Amino acid sequence: CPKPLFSLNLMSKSKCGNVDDHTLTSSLFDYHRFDHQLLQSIAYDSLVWASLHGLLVGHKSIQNSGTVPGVGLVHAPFALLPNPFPEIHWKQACHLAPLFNELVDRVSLDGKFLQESLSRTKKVDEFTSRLLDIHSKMLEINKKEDIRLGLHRSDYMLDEQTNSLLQIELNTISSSFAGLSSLVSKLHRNTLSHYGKLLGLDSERVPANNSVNLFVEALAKAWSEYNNPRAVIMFIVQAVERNMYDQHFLSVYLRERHHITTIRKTLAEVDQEGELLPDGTLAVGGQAIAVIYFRAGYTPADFPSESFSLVDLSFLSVWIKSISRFLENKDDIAKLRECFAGLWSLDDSDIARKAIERPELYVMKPQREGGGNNIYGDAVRETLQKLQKAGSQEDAAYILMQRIFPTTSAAILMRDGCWHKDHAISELGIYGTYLRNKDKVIMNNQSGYLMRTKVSSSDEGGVAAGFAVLDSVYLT
Ligand SMILES: Nc1ncnc2c1ncn2[C@@H]1O[C@H](COP(=O)(O)OP(=O)(O)O)[C@@H](O)[C@H]1O
Ligand SMILES: N[C@H](CCC(=O)N[C@@H](CS)C(=O)NCCC(=O)O)C(=O)O
Ligand SMILES: [Mg+2]
Repeated sequence: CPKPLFSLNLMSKSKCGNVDDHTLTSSLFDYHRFDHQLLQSIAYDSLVWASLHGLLVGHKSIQNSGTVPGVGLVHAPFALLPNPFPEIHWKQACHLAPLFNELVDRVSLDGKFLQESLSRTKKVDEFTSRLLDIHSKMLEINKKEDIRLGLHRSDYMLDEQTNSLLQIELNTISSSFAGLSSLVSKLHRNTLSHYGKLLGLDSERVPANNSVNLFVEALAKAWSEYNNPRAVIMFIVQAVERNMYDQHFLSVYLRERHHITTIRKTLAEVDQEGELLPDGTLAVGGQAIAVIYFRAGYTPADFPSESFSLVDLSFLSVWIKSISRFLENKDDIAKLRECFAGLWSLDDSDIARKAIERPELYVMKPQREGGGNNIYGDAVRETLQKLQKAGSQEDAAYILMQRIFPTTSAAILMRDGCWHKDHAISELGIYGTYLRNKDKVIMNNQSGYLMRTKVSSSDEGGVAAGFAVLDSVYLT
């Protein structure tokens, strides 16, 4: 850190420099203007709060920090103060959650639509192809899951030029940070309850974030629908998981509040220990499985072999980016369409030409999740020209998306105990929980939020990927 952090008991406003009301209001969210000592004090108190409340991850430089709980802990990267976000767009994003939940369920039920929509991609993307093969095997044996649980997160950026809320992607598998994001909102409300007067900010403008509790309730409800008290909830996880505490909040609350046992297995372990019983149910290591909660399985590295028809993959395929329109209710479609950014497949030669001319206005996306997969700027032009020269079907492995340019804000980012003033842009994720048993929709809710903030110069995003920090929202 530039200077060692220390705790400072600020009583009088004068130490922080008087700012007249007009300046304060107009630059309320220019967090860089605050007095250095005040920021030091807030940073110190925030680090203490994060440590005491479990806003933690395993540190990448410490061995075992992703396998042994309690080893190599460091606070999760977070923004010191909440990101200003217009209330009108906040409400719009929250309202869209149940609509997207419904959309995902309908698309995932239409096997023919999924197979047809991805038939070109299937030819050139090995991972998508294998998922679709497993999916078509399930269709052949007519394997249906009566009880279907969706734990989604729809991510948005607010495009500055058009002032419109545009969807970045819809995550239908491994939507992470429901655990930690609740804590960041609590941290910011706590910070503003102590320092709000000095900062001119009101803690009540940070929406309470119930994501961890609502994910726990959805998982517990799905377990009870399965109606076998001896059955467990299986978390499918990666062998090394530095974000394990985000997952442990869910499993510990399931045990403490609902007396539900959870087990953690990698797909390789399921491959070894899994057994599909004659009645179509699954046992792993001899334990009956009621609910499978994927916190892995979104990337090829997670699949050690082919034998994964054990689990319902139809939801998996829905997270593939090029599928995003599928409802009959006109009003709902209009609301969904309103948040769609430009999205094109590459066989549209006109858009390929435009993107070669102005690559900075586009993002090129493969059918992958987990961060670090997108193509930006000149690399978009180079990749498109290479694909055109090859003249193969390769282009079906990608989609082109309109690049969104959010307003930058003067943020303060906390990482490894240090704070940095940066100009940043943010991405709002809204969680959705959806539970259905046969034709009965038991739950379809907006379930909290995740705000992520990254330096505006960074193309990629992602907290686990190391680009973004966890943030919350200050409604303006
Ligand atoms: N259309 C876009 N405009 C601007 N930034 C984008 C766009 N699409 C993605 N990004 C940036 O790239 C990051 C990763 O893209 P995303 O589609 O969310 O892939 P992933 O599934 O790997 O998270 C996002 O968090 C965001 O920071
Ligand atoms: N380590 C795995 C990470 C799982 C993961 O990457 N999930 C994607 C959606 S697929 C996601 O939600 N990305 C946003 C969080 C970020 O910014 O890092 C876990 O935590 O279970
Ligand atoms: Mg993403």
